[in-house]
Amino acid sequence: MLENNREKITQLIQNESIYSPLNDEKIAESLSIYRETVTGIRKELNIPNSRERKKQNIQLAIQTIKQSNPQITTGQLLDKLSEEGFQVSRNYIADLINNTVNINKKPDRPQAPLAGPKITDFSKLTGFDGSLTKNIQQAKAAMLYPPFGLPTLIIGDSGTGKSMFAECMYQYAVNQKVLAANAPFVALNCADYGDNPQLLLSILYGHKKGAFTGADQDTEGLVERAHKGILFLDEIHRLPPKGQEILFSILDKGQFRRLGEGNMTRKTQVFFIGATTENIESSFLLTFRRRIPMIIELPPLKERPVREKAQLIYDFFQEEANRTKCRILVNRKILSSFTIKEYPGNIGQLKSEIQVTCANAYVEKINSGKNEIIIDFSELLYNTLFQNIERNSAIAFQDALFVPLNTTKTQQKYPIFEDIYVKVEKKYQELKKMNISTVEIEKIIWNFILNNFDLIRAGAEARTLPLTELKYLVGDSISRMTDSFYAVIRQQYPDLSINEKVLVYLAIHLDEALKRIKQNQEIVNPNILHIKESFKNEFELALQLAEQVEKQENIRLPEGEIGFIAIYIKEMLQFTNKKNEVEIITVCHGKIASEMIAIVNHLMGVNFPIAVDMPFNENPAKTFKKVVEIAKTFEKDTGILFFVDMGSLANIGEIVHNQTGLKTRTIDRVDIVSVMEAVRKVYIADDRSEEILDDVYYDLIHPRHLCSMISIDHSYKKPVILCTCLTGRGIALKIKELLAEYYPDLKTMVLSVMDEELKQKINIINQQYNILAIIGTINPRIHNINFIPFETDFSKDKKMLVDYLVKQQKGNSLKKILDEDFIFLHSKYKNKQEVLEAIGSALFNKGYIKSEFLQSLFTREEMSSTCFKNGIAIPHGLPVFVERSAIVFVQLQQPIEWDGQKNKVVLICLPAIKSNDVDVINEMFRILKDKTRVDQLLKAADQHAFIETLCSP
Ligand SMILES: Nc1ncnc2c1ncn2[C@@H]1O[C@H](COP(=O)(O)OP(=O)(O)OP(=O)(O)O)[C@@H](O)[C@H]1O
Repeated sequence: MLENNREKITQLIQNESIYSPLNDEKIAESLSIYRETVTGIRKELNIPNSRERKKQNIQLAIQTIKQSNPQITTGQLLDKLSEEGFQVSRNYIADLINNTVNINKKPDRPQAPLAGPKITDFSKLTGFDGSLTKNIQQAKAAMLYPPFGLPTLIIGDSGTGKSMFAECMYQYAVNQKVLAANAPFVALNCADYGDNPQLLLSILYGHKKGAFTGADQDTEGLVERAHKGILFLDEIHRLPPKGQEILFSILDKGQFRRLGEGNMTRKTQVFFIGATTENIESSFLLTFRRRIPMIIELPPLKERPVREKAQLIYDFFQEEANRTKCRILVNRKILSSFTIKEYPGNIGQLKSEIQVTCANAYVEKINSGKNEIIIDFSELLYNTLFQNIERNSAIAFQDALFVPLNTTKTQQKYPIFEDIYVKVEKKYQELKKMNISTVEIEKIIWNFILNNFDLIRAGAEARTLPLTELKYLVGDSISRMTDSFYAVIRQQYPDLSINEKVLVYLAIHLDEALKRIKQNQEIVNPNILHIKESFKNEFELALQLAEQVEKQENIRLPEGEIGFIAIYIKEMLQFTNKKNEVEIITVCHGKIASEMIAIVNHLMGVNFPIAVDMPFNENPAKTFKKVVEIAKTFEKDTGILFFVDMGSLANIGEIVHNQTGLKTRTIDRVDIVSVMEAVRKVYIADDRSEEILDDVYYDLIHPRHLCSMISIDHSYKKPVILCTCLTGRGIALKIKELLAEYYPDLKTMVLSVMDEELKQKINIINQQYNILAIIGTINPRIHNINFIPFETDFSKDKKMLVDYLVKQQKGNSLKKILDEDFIFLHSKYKNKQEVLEAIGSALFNKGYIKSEFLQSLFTREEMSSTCFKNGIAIPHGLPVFVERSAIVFVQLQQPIEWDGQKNKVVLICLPAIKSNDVDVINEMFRILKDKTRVDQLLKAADQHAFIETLCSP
């Protein structure tokens, strides 16, 4: 979920208006998450806050304006900026200019050279850490070989990236200081002069005046220009024998003669790189093969792993977005079709087809007047580009939006699934950073691996790929191997339905595994012993596949790897259609349903409960219609279990049943634990049972389960967790310690279950605190208090449950609404009118209220006094005119008269609260009634302290 939020936040920020960047609050609101989450993620990603981003945008605009008009005055600059759409004051601009280190001026002194390589070398090649690793090692060796490198021949089909590879070699040599920073890179394509070998030789080696007709002056050749640099000859097999001879003399002795020169020999020293599309065995290359020691063979596109293909496609679309400076939206079907199409012209052809596609869509963009290029699935595109390709047949992509960037290469990773290795490795590194013990890490990773397979099973990440197309993803050899392995399994388990989707994953995984083994990368599988014991049959099958791999590829798979294969096999064989037997739909007012289901999905690694949110002002009939439409998409024997929160929604099951004939059951209480319980029961239900829906339903409404339902205290008391064990001296202390680690600010208390006064003690604590839960070994069965059993550890789902309880505390909602920008301390307003106008415009300008709010505020003031006690006034307007809830506090330096009745006030509190946040008001009244607290508020040193005082328990 966090990863998801990161992406969403980055996208929102990338797409925000440069004139009014989104603040954290706005982002939080549009993603329905906490502002703190946004702030945390933003800081983690090193993204400045909205004010800073706006400042940077303005600085950039000033820079551009000043470039075309260096003498521009501040006033003119201000006009220009506001013409462009920036709303800023003259002072702000003046400040900005003063504080900006001469953006236009060149540095006075030459700058110290930056440490490390300035230009990227091989890392800009897609596949630098994958299919090109070996090639790159060869290239580095060739460039570093003393005294002046090894002559190198790059072989590969057209468009495999030979020229680009040669350029990277050059950059590498410069970075390594083998070549000077200004060393020449001289390239020539011999095929361009195929019809005129004489001309080719003269261009390459130069000629003496009169050497041939038309040679009217001495001319230097490219080999001289390439002195102390790189000479790159493309299509080298087109170099005529005479040319080859001269070239070898240069490579062997550094000597040559210009055409027509007698005895005089010239000297040049070049790094030589040749390239050719010819087959290495061809007779054209015979001489080169003998004389050129380093041969680098680039793989054709079809032999590259699918993730590299996908990355190339992403990069090329990104390049087009940068080039056209337009956002490009690409339909996922188009992305996947690009991945499975075969390209005889390799990367070059893929790139140019993407360019053509964008160019066509660009024309449409101009015609339609839209401001982004939309590349959608269309018959035309299919007929011209993807004629022989089955639609919908590739791995899962999401629609992608490419936003123009200034850089040439994007860091964006394509959002197809990642291999289990990559995931496990990432997780492993994450956990290591958290200083968790190895045993614990292994346990977590094991769970993580299993969850991952659950995801595959639930089909969260991939659509079915027909086996016939597997070869496009993993190449012929692995595809054939998987195919025959499939036949073996079929034979052994004729009655089982096999999940072919997992077979596809297995093939992709195998592809990745072989690649890793070839590159000597480690395979981490911590639970091999466990796998061998628990999945004996699967492990046997995995061994069979491993033997096949060894025979065919001559690679021995390590045991850890065979363990992974065993889990894939287990998943493949366990496949049933169980998940469609019962669907779970949660329908609630507001956004509760989607928030809750997001947590359930996250905790349980599933994706099948469906959330339907019902906005508070929506007519229930509309929601019913929505749900009926969803239900119509289910198979006819599916049962539906509804969880609803209140009111008319309780009839939803009946309505859906009447309109679709599907069997339904409705539980009219919804809480996260019951939904999780339902998910688990549906998941593990015996699919031969006809009555899964009823089994799950009655199990859930049975009183036995009621006690496990989660209870949330809606008061604002300080939260506490009670840690219990038999004596209060053993496990309870361990629980306390663990909690202190996870929640350093949370109060915990230790109690003994043997204590005869346990219940009374808990009662007393309950009056003073909000007991979030009792965690312990024995359930003391206290009515309305959650009990979380603790066995030997604090497992992931329990931790998440506590996280959830902590997050649900009411104190957080008040804190969420308060904003330091709306706390005005030591203000000098002289009368009520002034204060209300100032607060009103602050709220209005920031989009919290509609203008009618102000009217309702003043009308209310005329009706009767809004003076509260303790020198506080609480003016207020109508909630319907509130766009976003906020509370404004103004603390005055001097008391002012408020209502013509000689009531003086020194603190003004203006709630602008939407009707569904109304409980915040109750909390606010509770606080403002408390004289001691108000005194503390009046003494608060700054806005932060003010908020802390307000929210303290
Ligand atoms: N590994 C790579 N990563 C990213 N882009 C690549 C890669 N390889 C090639 N390209 C891009 O593909 C296009 C074709 O590459 P290049 O011209 O180097 O191929 P080539 O093998 O020299 O082709 P030809 O033999 O037809 O001259 C170029 O635009 C290049 O930028």
